[in-house]
Amino acid sequence: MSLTRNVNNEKCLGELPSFVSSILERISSFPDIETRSLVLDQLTVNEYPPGVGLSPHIDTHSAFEGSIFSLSLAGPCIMEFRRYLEAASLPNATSSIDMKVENLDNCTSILRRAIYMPPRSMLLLSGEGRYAWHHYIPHHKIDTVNDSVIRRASRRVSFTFRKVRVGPCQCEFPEYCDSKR
Ligand SMILES: O=C(O)CCC(=O)C(=O)O
Ligand SMILES: [Fe+2]
Repeated sequence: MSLTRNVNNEKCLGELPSFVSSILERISSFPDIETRSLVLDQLTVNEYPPGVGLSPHIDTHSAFEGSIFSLSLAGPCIMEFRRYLEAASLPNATSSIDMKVENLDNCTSILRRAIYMPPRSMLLLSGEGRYAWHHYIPHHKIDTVNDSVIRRASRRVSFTFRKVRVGPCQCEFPEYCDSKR
């Protein structure tokens, strides 16, 4: 299967199915103002058998607008995050956060984070996390967290809700933005 990570606006399948209405209602009650005004109209359902992950990506800026919500169902998952930084921008970007920095080469460094997402949890990607960090799920059957080994469940299913973008992206991260290229 080839993944384009894009949307064809001419092939809209209609409204989201009614069985996700209660999830959308919960999302609209989140305390964030942007979330309350965002009309989510796109749903991707992914199924992950054990050992199957998701390759690193930033959800396409030009295709989707604002925050992204991903509901974990069935098994849990550890999602990993990376931000690639030009060496010149490093001191500023790391000043307020305690993070391990790896040098990829003389010009680029990588910041990493990982989060554990239990079943029935909702991941909210917004701002810098949505527009500037790659996210991925390693292709492993076993995860290691603080030196503990956690075996993946037999299956994870995620429901990812997004808003299809109309007009170009206006984010503050031009280096990661396909609307600005
Ligand atoms: O499975 C997930 O929770 C995330 C899926 C995802 O990042 C995507 O479809 O872009
Ligand atoms: Fe994604």
